[in-house]
Amino acid sequence: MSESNMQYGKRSREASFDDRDPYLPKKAKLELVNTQDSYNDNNLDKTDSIYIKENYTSLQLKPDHRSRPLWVCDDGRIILEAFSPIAEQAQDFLVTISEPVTRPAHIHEYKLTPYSLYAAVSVGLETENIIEVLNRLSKIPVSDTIKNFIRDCTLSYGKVKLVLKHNRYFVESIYPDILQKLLKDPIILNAKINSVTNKNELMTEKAPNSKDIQIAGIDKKTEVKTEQEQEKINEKKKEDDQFGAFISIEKEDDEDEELRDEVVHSFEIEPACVEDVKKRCCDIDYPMLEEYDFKNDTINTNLEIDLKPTTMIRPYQEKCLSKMFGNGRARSGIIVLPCGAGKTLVGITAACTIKKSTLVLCTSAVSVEQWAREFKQWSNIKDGQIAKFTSETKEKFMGDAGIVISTYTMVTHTGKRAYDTNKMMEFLQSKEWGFLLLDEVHVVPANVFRKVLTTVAAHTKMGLTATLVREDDKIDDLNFLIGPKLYEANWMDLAQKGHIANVQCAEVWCDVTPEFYREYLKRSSRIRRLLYAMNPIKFQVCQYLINYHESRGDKIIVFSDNVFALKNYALKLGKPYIFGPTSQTERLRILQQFQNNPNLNTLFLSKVGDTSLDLPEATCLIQISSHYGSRRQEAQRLGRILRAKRRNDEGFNAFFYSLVSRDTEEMLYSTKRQQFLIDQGYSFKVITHLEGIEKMKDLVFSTHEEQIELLNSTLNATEKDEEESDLAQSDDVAFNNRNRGISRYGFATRRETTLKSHSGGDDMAYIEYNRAAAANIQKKRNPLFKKYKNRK
Ligand SMILES: Nc1ncnc2c1ncn2[C@@H]1O[C@H](COP(=O)(O)OP(=O)(O)OP(=O)(O)O)[C@@H](O)[C@H]1O
Repeated sequence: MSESNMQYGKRSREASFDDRDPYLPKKAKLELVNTQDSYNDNNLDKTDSIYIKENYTSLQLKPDHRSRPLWVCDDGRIILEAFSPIAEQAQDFLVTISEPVTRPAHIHEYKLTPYSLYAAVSVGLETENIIEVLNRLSKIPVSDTIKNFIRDCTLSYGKVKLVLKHNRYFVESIYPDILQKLLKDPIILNAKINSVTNKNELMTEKAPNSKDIQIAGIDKKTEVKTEQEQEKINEKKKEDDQFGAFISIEKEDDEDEELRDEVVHSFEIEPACVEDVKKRCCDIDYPMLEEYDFKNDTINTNLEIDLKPTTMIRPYQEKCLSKMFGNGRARSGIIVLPCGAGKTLVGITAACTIKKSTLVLCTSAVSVEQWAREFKQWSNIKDGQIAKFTSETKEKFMGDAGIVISTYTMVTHTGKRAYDTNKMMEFLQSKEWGFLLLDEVHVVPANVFRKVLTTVAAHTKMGLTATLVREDDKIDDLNFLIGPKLYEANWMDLAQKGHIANVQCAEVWCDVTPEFYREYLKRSSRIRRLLYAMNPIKFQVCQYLINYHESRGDKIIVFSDNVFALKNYALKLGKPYIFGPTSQTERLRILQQFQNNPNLNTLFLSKVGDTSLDLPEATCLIQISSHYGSRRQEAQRLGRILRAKRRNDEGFNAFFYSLVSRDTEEMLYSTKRQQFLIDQGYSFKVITHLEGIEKMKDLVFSTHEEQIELLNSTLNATEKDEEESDLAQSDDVAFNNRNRGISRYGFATRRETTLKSHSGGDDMAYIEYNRAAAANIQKKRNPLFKKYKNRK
């Protein structure tokens, strides 16, 4: 193991050690690493408090620990050796039962939490199986603390389902004693419809069979495998047998036989009491999972939709869908895939599987257009069956079933509505939707979701996101409003397999001119922000990088949150820009030019371009101003170049530069912003000098007079000049009000190196900058987990 990895490992442990979840079991001793076995002792920093405080001498390693890839720690952390031959299978299992914390090249860290275990049971894993597989994969025996924690968290969660069948609501479980327990509650008992003689009697039937369901685009029976593929499958099966890893999502035939023999018990409840029963079940710690038996829904008209025969979904897309449809019905939940990995097609395939009326909600009118285009590209949906509902277009589909694509704002707007908007809302509210697709769920505040869910009636909800992180406390709510996280892919894995581009990330440190810095020191925070964005040296660096990458044949997107900076940079450098007020027609025109015109290679975007923009031509991204320390925004922006068309060209790299003004608070925000990407395995280099920049032809603001003029115009900018309001901003407000100061960061190691490995050029000097995982933001618990907290 290399020195940097070694340091990374230590620091990563230290960071999460400090930040341990207060609701997890407290442990007396941290049994984590056998230092003698895994690492060279000489590399250890003897002052590291962990090694001094903790005693590892009593670790009981299993005799064959070398072939087992996990360390399961008493505080819920799980460390995975990503270089193990069975790492891929172990990863599949770990993403199902735990939260990925950080996944760099060699060592990954996961964490067991009540939410992750809730999600695990909701996709069908059982308590004792989780413990058994964990134990088999672990180098040391899993402790009783962890076993008890898993048992505690999975005892009641995921055992009771709310199923809508033939338009009647059933509370269902394979555990009759749990249903009897629920029926002891007066609220639930009152909601029960007495279709059988005895008040407490349950109905029984065979469990649904996952084989009955065919996910659109996946024809298992006719799937032809090459010799190589078959060999791989046999190899994997051998490993699965060895470790008993039932982690494979496709169940073997005999497992299906077992399922077929399983009996489910249920009782029917009054439709009007559904909300009360759901709430009551949550209160008594048996939250209900929602499932939709769409094949048996005879009341809602079927939608004639299928994937085109030419549409081939990728293996990880298939995996997400198997989690959703794994038991023959549609489960509600959240799918997490990296930007550019094709969440749209996952949503479309799910719609083609359910084949009922579908409502898609996205964050902007541009996304609405994109979703409509992609539905037509991948499926055989007819023109009259798909409708858009935005401020500019109000369409209804023909017939009884169809697809409507709209924005969160349109559906949840509370003010006065135009006549045709009202009519459209009546249409949406009058229908029973088979499927509700929620795009970019991470940006939408929980109260907006609540509004959506009370406005439209939908049987299945699917949330899509790349970054299930928020700087406020709202992520936890999504588990309960939409459903548990069903699947989360690994960014580096998809990059290695060529599904998303490899990206070189760099932070470019720009000196600040003395005049700008003098003003920076004495001004309010608003002006300070403006000054570090408008710093003339940053302007020059931006110009240099644009020239450099245009000459290499790259297509460049420059991002600026600050509209004043956006306009000034774009106008000065003679490039087009798009921001909030740019009309839809103008946006589409510029985007089309950017994609097709060889003379238009650089485009300036405000935060309206952060999400959902599909520009596969873009290969380089420069960020000149950003929204404080938002990890999510950084990742979403990176996502604009992950889908680069040229990603499979030999040796191809996309480039992501973040320009920061030296010795300003922007540097601290920048560090915080990178954390999510670092946890996904990206490393940021620091470029401290761009050689030859002073001699560049037509360098902007090269004279003192020009710089002073820029300073004056910057100081005179009003608040109105720099603001732009849109939905994407709203959820960060809470965070920024709380965290304007410096928050806690990871640790940094810096190594001098050359630029050649960065961009293939040799005219910049840089320092490698690699930070270990930092703390998760403290999360407020959902009431559901209060019981657990209180118990502790
Ligand atoms: N199975 C597939 N086969 C071929 N192309 C695909 C497939 N899945 C996705 N793509 C393409 O990958 C690109 C990215 O897809 P998409 O826009 O759905 O990404 P995304 O995950 O929604 O990203 P973001 O989070 O950034 O919005 C699109 O150009 C899409 O056509």
